[in-house]
Amino acid sequence: MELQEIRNEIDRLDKQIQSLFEERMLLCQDVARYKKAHNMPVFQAGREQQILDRVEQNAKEGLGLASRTMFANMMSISSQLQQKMLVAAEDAPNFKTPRMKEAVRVGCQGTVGANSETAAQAFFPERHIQFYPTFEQVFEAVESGELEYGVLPIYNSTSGTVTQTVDLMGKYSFFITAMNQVEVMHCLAALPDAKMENITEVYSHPQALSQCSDFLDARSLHSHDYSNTATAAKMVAESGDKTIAAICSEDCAKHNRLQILASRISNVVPNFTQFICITKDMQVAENASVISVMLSISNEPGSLSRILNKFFLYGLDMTKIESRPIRDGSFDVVFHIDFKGNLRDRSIAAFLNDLCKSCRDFKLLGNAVVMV
Ligand SMILES: O=C(O)C(=O)C[C@]1(C(=O)O)C=C[C@@H](O)C=C1
Repeated sequence: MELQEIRNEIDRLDKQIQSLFEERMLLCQDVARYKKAHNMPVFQAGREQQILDRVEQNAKEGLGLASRTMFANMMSISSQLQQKMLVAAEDAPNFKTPRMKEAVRVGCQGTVGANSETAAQAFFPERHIQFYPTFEQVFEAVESGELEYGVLPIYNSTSGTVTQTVDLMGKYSFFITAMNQVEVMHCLAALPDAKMENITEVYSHPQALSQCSDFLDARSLHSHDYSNTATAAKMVAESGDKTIAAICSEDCAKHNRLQILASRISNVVPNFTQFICITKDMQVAENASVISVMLSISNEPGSLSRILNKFFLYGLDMTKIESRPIRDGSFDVVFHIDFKGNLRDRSIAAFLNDLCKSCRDFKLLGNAVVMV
């Protein structure tokens, strides 16, 4: 057969497939009406399994998996249409809005001069910021209600995810209401009479050390982890030791009366850190635009592709996907995903309803307003 003849044949079959597909989708809408009347969930794992097994069994040789995949996708599409139908009939979701302007008990990790303080001041201008020694204590303070809002770093444009924050997200109950970003301008700071050639040891937060690794390696400086940039600067200021230096912001160096031996020493300039503002209960601003979720899926072929396909089916713009170890000794991971949207939007509600059913574990982390 000539190519054109084969293509004509494909076109003829496509017409039939499209018409059958649309007929099937109309039936699925009838199913959705039935489910609504009988208060049944859209997703029916048993029924899907039955269809997929049958399709694979009946397939021509070598086409079992291909047929199974096509039907799995078709059922994802039908679930999406049903979800949208059901949610469209419901009242628009109602949420509390954030009250950041009136908040008094706000806090972050670190001390005066830390980048977290700059971020917290940007969220809460002229408010007293309460400091905590660790990220975990900030989560604890928000969960217990000691803080109305807590501010934590989450992502750096040079070194990526702040894993200490992200790895605590499964453990605490909180909701991300806002995000902002701070330009991190690292400098090398030492005692006023110290000399660059005598410096051998450098102290800072591990994230800051990794962001300045080129500078440190080129000068064979030994790096030492410290709880944060501001406490490292304070320790250098109080040490009396002219062979040590800290990596911190220029403001922090000045605050501790340190001498700046080198400015803007990050591997990549400019260098930004993104911060999140968390609260205990669900608060969604009218203009919140980034939704964050955390989920795990079963370890079987196609499970991740099914999740990703849902974003495509609902027309959603995924802005971040990252995996982190579950940390139970296995090699299983949890996915952190950000996408654009507002929880008040009914199609987002439909999407989340649909998405969580396909996950082993699912947690909605927040819906943030992006403040720049
Ligand atoms: O049979 C149902 O309950 C349907 O909603 C139809 C259908 C399908 O497309 O075949 C869709 C979603 C369910 O998870 C199972 C099957």
